[in-house]
Amino acid sequence: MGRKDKRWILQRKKDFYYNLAKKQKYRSRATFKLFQLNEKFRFMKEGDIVVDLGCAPGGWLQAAREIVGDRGFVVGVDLQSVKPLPYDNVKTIKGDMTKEETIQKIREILYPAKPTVVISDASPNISGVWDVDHARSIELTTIALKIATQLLKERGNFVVKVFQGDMFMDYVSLVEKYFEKVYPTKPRASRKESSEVYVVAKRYTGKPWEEEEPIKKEEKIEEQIGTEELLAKKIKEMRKLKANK
Ligand SMILES: C[S@@+](CC[C@H](N)C(=O)[O-])C[C@H]1O[C@@H](n2cnc3c(N)ncnc32)[C@H](O)[C@@H]1O
Repeated sequence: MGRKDKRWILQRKKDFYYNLAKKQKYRSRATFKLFQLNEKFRFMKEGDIVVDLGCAPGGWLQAAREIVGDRGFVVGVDLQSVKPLPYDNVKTIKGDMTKEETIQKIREILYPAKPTVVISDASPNISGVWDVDHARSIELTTIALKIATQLLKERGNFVVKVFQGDMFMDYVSLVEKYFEKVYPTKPRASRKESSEVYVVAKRYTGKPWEEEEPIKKEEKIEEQIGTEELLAKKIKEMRKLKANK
Protein backbone atom coordinates (compact mmCIF):
# COMPACT_ATOMS: atom_id res chain seq x y z
CA MET A 1 0.00 0.00 0.00
CA GLY A 2 1.40 3.41 -0.99
CA ARG A 3 1.72 6.40 1.34
CA LYS A 4 -1.11 8.19 -0.48
CA ASP A 5 -3.49 5.21 -0.02
CA LYS A 6 -2.66 5.07 3.71
CA ARG A 7 -3.34 8.79 4.07
CA TRP A 8 -6.69 8.34 2.30
CA ILE A 9 -7.73 5.51 4.65
CA LEU A 10 -6.69 7.55 7.72
CA GLN A 11 -8.65 10.55 6.44
CA ARG A 12 -11.75 8.39 5.98
CA LYS A 13 -11.45 6.96 9.48
CA LYS A 14 -11.48 10.48 10.86
CA ASP A 15 -14.49 11.46 8.74
CA PHE A 16 -17.41 12.04 11.09
CA TYR A 17 -20.23 11.53 8.57
CA TYR A 18 -18.57 8.49 7.01
CA ASN A 19 -18.46 6.83 10.43
CA LEU A 20 -21.97 7.92 11.30
CA ALA A 21 -23.30 6.48 8.02
CA LYS A 22 -21.60 3.17 8.78
CA LYS A 23 -22.99 3.11 12.30
CA GLN A 24 -26.53 3.92 11.22
CA LYS A 25 -26.41 1.52 8.26
CA TYR A 26 -26.73 4.19 5.59
CA ARG A 27 -25.11 3.40 2.29
CA SER A 28 -23.26 6.72 1.94
CA ARG A 29 -22.24 9.78 3.93
CA ALA A 30 -24.26 11.72 1.34
CA THR A 31 -27.43 10.52 3.14
CA PHE A 32 -26.86 13.24 5.74
CA LYS A 33 -26.59 15.92 3.06
CA LEU A 34 -30.13 15.14 1.92
CA PHE A 35 -31.47 15.09 5.50
CA GLN A 36 -29.77 18.43 6.25
CA LEU A 37 -30.96 20.03 3.00
CA ASN A 38 -34.53 18.93 3.69
CA GLU A 39 -34.39 20.11 7.30
CA LYS A 40 -33.50 23.57 6.06
CA PHE A 41 -35.59 23.88 2.89
CA ARG A 42 -38.50 21.43 3.38
CA PHE A 43 -38.78 20.34 -0.25
CA MET A 44 -39.77 16.72 0.56
CA LYS A 45 -42.44 15.42 2.92
CA GLU A 46 -44.43 12.34 3.85
CA GLY A 47 -46.37 10.87 0.92
CA ASP A 48 -44.21 12.51 -1.79
CA ILE A 49 -43.30 10.77 -5.05
CA VAL A 50 -39.56 11.15 -5.57
CA VAL A 51 -37.23 10.57 -8.54
CA ASP A 52 -33.54 10.23 -7.55
CA LEU A 53 -31.12 10.71 -10.47
CA GLY A 54 -27.65 9.18 -9.96
CA CYS A 55 -28.80 7.20 -6.91
CA ALA A 56 -26.07 4.53 -6.36
CA PRO A 57 -25.14 3.15 -3.87
CA GLY A 58 -28.50 4.26 -2.41
CA GLY A 59 -27.90 6.63 0.52
CA TRP A 60 -30.31 9.26 -0.84
CA LEU A 61 -32.84 6.50 -1.59
CA GLN A 62 -32.71 5.52 2.10
CA ALA A 63 -33.11 9.13 3.26
CA ALA A 64 -35.94 9.79 0.78
CA ARG A 65 -37.76 6.59 1.83
CA GLU A 66 -37.45 7.61 5.47
CA ILE A 67 -38.99 11.02 4.71
CA VAL A 68 -41.82 9.92 2.37
CA GLY A 69 -42.73 6.89 4.51
CA ASP A 70 -45.15 4.09 3.57
CA ARG A 71 -47.50 6.32 1.61
CA GLY A 72 -44.82 7.79 -0.67
CA PHE A 73 -42.84 6.31 -3.56
CA VAL A 74 -39.18 6.56 -4.63
CA VAL A 75 -37.65 5.71 -8.02
CA GLY A 76 -33.88 5.84 -8.46
CA VAL A 77 -31.76 5.73 -11.61
CA ASP A 78 -28.05 5.02 -11.94
CA LEU A 79 -25.51 3.72 -14.44
CA GLN A 80 -24.49 1.26 -11.70
CA SER A 81 -26.77 -1.41 -10.29
CA VAL A 82 -28.10 -0.69 -6.82
CA LYS A 83 -28.50 -3.41 -4.18
CA PRO A 84 -32.28 -3.59 -3.62
CA LEU A 85 -33.71 -1.86 -0.56
CA PRO A 86 -36.21 -3.82 1.57
CA TYR A 87 -39.25 -1.69 0.67
CA ASP A 88 -42.03 -2.23 -1.89
CA ASN A 89 -42.21 1.49 -2.58
CA VAL A 90 -38.56 1.95 -3.63
CA LYS A 91 -37.67 0.93 -7.18
CA THR A 92 -34.42 1.37 -9.08
CA ILE A 93 -33.56 1.42 -12.78
CA LYS A 94 -30.10 0.65 -14.14
CA GLY A 95 -29.72 3.17 -16.94
CA ASP A 96 -28.27 6.40 -18.25
CA MET A 97 -30.27 9.45 -17.16
CA THR A 98 -29.19 11.29 -20.32
CA LYS A 99 -31.12 8.77 -22.48
CA GLU A 100 -34.80 9.26 -23.31
CA GLU A 101 -35.47 5.52 -22.88
CA THR A 102 -34.47 5.80 -19.19
CA ILE A 103 -36.85 8.72 -18.62
CA GLN A 104 -39.59 6.71 -20.32
CA LYS A 105 -38.96 3.84 -17.86
CA ILE A 106 -39.41 6.26 -14.94
CA ARG A 107 -42.72 7.45 -16.45
CA GLU A 108 -43.89 3.84 -16.86
CA ILE A 109 -43.08 2.93 -13.24
CA LEU A 110 -44.92 5.97 -11.90
CA TYR A 111 -47.86 6.04 -14.36
CA PRO A 112 -50.42 7.61 -13.97
CA ALA A 113 -48.78 9.60 -11.13
CA LYS A 114 -46.12 12.28 -11.61
CA PRO A 115 -43.24 12.97 -9.21
CA THR A 116 -43.61 15.78 -6.69
CA VAL A 117 -39.82 15.93 -6.13
CA VAL A 118 -36.80 15.32 -8.41
CA ILE A 119 -33.39 15.07 -6.71
CA SER A 120 -30.02 14.58 -8.37
CA ASP A 121 -26.68 13.87 -6.71
CA ALA A 122 -25.29 12.59 -10.04
CA SER A 123 -21.58 13.26 -10.60
CA PRO A 124 -19.80 13.16 -13.93
CA ASN A 125 -16.50 11.26 -14.18
CA ILE A 126 -13.98 13.35 -12.26
CA SER A 127 -10.87 14.31 -14.26
CA GLY A 128 -9.22 16.42 -11.56
CA VAL A 129 -9.10 19.40 -13.96
CA TRP A 130 -11.38 21.98 -12.30
CA ASP A 131 -12.70 23.58 -15.53
CA VAL A 132 -13.40 20.25 -17.17
CA ASP A 133 -15.22 18.87 -14.14
CA HIS A 134 -17.24 22.08 -13.84
CA ALA A 135 -18.23 21.98 -17.54
CA ARG A 136 -19.22 18.30 -17.29
CA SER A 137 -21.20 18.99 -14.13
CA ILE A 138 -23.07 21.88 -15.78
CA GLU A 139 -23.88 19.58 -18.71
CA LEU A 140 -25.25 16.85 -16.41
CA THR A 141 -27.15 19.25 -14.14
CA THR A 142 -28.72 20.92 -17.18
CA ILE A 143 -29.97 17.50 -18.23
CA ALA A 144 -31.27 16.93 -14.67
CA LEU A 145 -33.14 20.25 -14.89
CA LYS A 146 -34.60 19.28 -18.26
CA ILE A 147 -35.78 15.95 -16.80
CA ALA A 148 -37.31 17.78 -13.82
CA THR A 149 -39.34 20.01 -16.16
CA GLN A 150 -40.46 16.98 -18.17
CA LEU A 151 -41.53 14.86 -15.19
CA LEU A 152 -42.51 17.08 -12.28
CA LYS A 153 -46.00 17.91 -11.21
CA GLU A 154 -46.65 21.65 -11.24
CA ARG A 155 -45.39 23.21 -7.94
CA GLY A 156 -43.05 20.24 -7.45
CA ASN A 157 -39.47 20.70 -6.17
CA PHE A 158 -35.99 20.02 -7.57
CA VAL A 159 -32.62 19.60 -5.82
CA VAL A 160 -29.34 19.14 -7.66
CA LYS A 161 -25.62 18.89 -6.92
CA VAL A 162 -23.36 21.17 -8.98
CA PHE A 163 -19.56 21.47 -9.07
CA GLN A 164 -18.73 25.13 -8.67
CA GLY A 165 -17.13 27.26 -11.36
CA ASP A 166 -17.76 30.35 -13.44
CA MET A 167 -20.87 28.99 -15.20
CA PHE A 168 -22.57 28.37 -11.84
CA MET A 169 -24.55 31.62 -11.66
CA ASP A 170 -25.73 31.14 -15.28
CA TYR A 171 -27.00 27.72 -14.21
CA VAL A 172 -28.82 29.23 -11.21
CA SER A 173 -30.46 31.78 -13.57
CA LEU A 174 -31.53 28.94 -15.83
CA VAL A 175 -33.18 27.11 -12.91
CA GLU A 176 -34.90 30.38 -11.96
CA LYS A 177 -36.66 30.35 -15.34
CA TYR A 178 -38.63 27.28 -14.26
CA PHE A 179 -39.02 27.54 -10.46
CA GLU A 180 -40.51 30.20 -8.21
CA LYS A 181 -37.75 30.07 -5.56
CA VAL A 182 -34.12 28.98 -6.01
CA TYR A 183 -31.49 28.68 -3.26
CA PRO A 184 -27.81 27.79 -3.80
CA THR A 185 -26.54 26.12 -0.61
CA LYS A 186 -23.91 23.83 0.95
CA PRO A 187 -25.00 21.43 3.71
CA ARG A 188 -22.76 20.82 6.75
CA ALA A 189 -22.13 17.21 5.70
CA SER A 190 -20.53 18.40 2.44
CA ARG A 191 -16.74 18.65 2.87
CA LYS A 192 -15.51 22.26 2.95
CA GLU A 193 -12.72 21.49 0.49
CA SER A 194 -15.12 19.91 -2.02
CA SER A 195 -16.26 22.05 -4.94
CA GLU A 196 -19.81 20.73 -4.71
CA VAL A 197 -22.75 22.96 -3.92
CA TYR A 198 -26.46 22.22 -4.09
CA VAL A 199 -29.24 24.13 -5.79
CA VAL A 200 -32.65 23.81 -4.14
CA ALA A 201 -35.49 24.89 -6.42
CA LYS A 202 -39.03 25.12 -5.10
CA ARG A 203 -42.38 25.21 -6.90
CA TYR A 204 -42.06 24.28 -10.58
CA THR A 205 -44.05 26.82 -12.56
CA GLY A 206 -45.14 24.34 -15.24
CA LYS A 207 -43.14 26.18 -17.93
CA PRO A 208 -42.12 23.64 -20.63
CA TRP A 209 -38.41 23.11 -21.35
CA GLU A 210 -36.94 25.39 -24.01
CA GLU A 211 -34.44 23.63 -26.23
CA GLU A 212 -32.14 26.59 -26.91
CA GLU A 213 -30.66 26.29 -23.38
CA PRO A 214 -26.84 25.94 -22.77
CA ILE A 215 -27.17 22.16 -22.83
CA LYS A 216 -26.67 22.38 -26.61
CA LYS A 217 -23.46 24.39 -26.34
CA GLU A 218 -22.00 21.79 -23.97
CA GLU A 219 -22.98 18.91 -26.27
CA LYS A 220 -21.14 20.57 -29.16
CA ILE A 221 -18.00 20.95 -27.05
CA GLU A 222 -17.95 17.24 -26.15
CA GLU A 223 -18.58 16.27 -29.77
CA GLN A 224 -15.79 18.34 -31.22
CA ILE A 225 -13.04 17.74 -28.70
CA GLY A 226 -11.61 14.46 -27.59
CA THR A 227 -9.15 15.21 -24.82
CA GLU A 228 -9.59 16.97 -21.50
CA GLU A 229 -6.78 19.47 -22.20
CA LEU A 230 -8.48 20.56 -25.40
CA LEU A 231 -11.78 20.89 -23.58
CA ALA A 232 -10.15 23.14 -20.96
CA LYS A 233 -8.61 25.22 -23.79
CA LYS A 234 -11.98 25.56 -25.48
CA ILE A 235 -13.61 26.77 -22.24
CA LYS A 236 -10.86 29.41 -21.87
CA GLU A 237 -11.56 30.59 -25.43
CA MET A 238 -15.28 30.79 -24.70
CA ARG A 239 -14.58 32.89 -21.61
CA LYS A 240 -12.33 35.27 -23.57
CA LEU A 241 -15.07 35.70 -26.19
CA LYS A 242 -17.61 36.38 -23.43
CA ALA A 243 -15.31 38.94 -21.77
CA ASN A 244 -14.71 40.74 -25.09
CA LYS A 245 -18.44 41.03 -25.85
C1 LIG B 1 -22.09 10.72 -5.68
S1 LIG B 1 -22.86 9.34 -6.42
C2 LIG B 1 -24.50 9.43 -5.76
C3 LIG B 1 -24.58 9.06 -4.31
C4 LIG B 1 -26.00 8.84 -3.83
N1 LIG B 1 -26.72 10.10 -3.75
C5 LIG B 1 -26.02 8.19 -2.47
O1 LIG B 1 -26.32 8.87 -1.49
O2 LIG B 1 -25.75 6.98 -2.39
C6 LIG B 1 -23.08 9.87 -8.08
C7 LIG B 1 -23.71 8.83 -8.98
O3 LIG B 1 -24.08 9.45 -10.21
C8 LIG B 1 -24.11 8.41 -11.17
N2 LIG B 1 -24.18 8.94 -12.55
C9 LIG B 1 -23.29 9.72 -13.19
N3 LIG B 1 -23.69 9.94 -14.46
C10 LIG B 1 -24.88 9.29 -14.62
C11 LIG B 1 -25.77 9.12 -15.72
N4 LIG B 1 -25.52 9.68 -16.90
N5 LIG B 1 -26.88 8.38 -15.53
C12 LIG B 1 -27.13 7.80 -14.32
N6 LIG B 1 -26.31 7.92 -13.26
C13 LIG B 1 -25.19 8.65 -13.40
C14 LIG B 1 -22.84 7.64 -10.87
O4 LIG B 1 -22.89 6.34 -11.41
C15 LIG B 1 -22.80 7.67 -9.35
O5 LIG B 1 -23.29 6.47 -8.80
